[in-house]
Amino acid sequence: MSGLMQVHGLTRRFGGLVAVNDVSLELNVGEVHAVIGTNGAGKSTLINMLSGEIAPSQGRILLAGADITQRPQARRALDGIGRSYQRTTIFPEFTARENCRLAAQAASPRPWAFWQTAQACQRSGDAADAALEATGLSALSARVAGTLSHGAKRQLEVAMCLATQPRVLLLDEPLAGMGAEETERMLTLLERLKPRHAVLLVEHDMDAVFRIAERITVMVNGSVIASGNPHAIRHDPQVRSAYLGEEELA
Ligand SMILES: Nc1ncnc2c1ncn2[C@@H]1O[C@H](COP(=O)(O)OP(=O)(O)OP(=O)(O)O)[C@@H](O)[C@H]1O
Repeated sequence: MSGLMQVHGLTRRFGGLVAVNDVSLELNVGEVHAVIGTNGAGKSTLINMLSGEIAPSQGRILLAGADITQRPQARRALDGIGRSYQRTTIFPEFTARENCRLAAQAASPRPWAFWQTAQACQRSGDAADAALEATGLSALSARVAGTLSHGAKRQLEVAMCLATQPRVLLLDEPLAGMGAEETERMLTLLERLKPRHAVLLVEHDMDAVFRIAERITVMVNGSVIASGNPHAIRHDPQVRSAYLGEEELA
């Protein structure tokens, strides 16, 4: 395997429950790798292990060939792993730009070095502006985040993630609760981000997944039952019977 991020035999137990069981996958720059599965399949637990929020019980995570399994979350953010959450993590009373700037600052090597203000401020401000530009939110940068539409808030989540200048994007259900138009906007954004990022996408919207992903991994009860390109997954008999409704794939 030669992906930017490689995951080997990742397992996480919660007491007697094996939430993630011996999962291996890789993320490549230029690709969206979608992870799908029913509720409780282990998708969020997998993302949490990749971002460093929870430790694996077993297995290894490599980033550009370096073993980062033991690195804490803050260090992984510095190493270029960014993530968005199912629940929103926006500060609603701050502007869109302030939210991005704070995200950039939090991911900088010395966020506590407030005496280095001027230079650090300039850097995080530039990163915020670039992230807002990339997500098409520049026109809304001065808006108080709490007043944005649901779709714009989810885009802002991605912008906050981009402000940390990641190489790997871990996106947990970025399309949740979105209408058709907002979904289209987000998919266009993901297409734009693809060439320079390795993207892991956990998403329940199957139409979106099959449209945007180069590779799809299907999890059931913590284990991978299939992994391949959308065509292979669509026609995999085990996937059809275990997870996806026949009519959904027709
Ligand atoms: N901190 C925890 N302690 C105990 N069990 C947990 C914990 N986190 C997750 N689980 C369990 O691990 C399993 C996998 O959960 P996880 O949230 O990763 O699934 P998921 O695929 O993301 O589900 P969903 O699509 O509903 O978000 C579930 O049975 C869940 O109850």
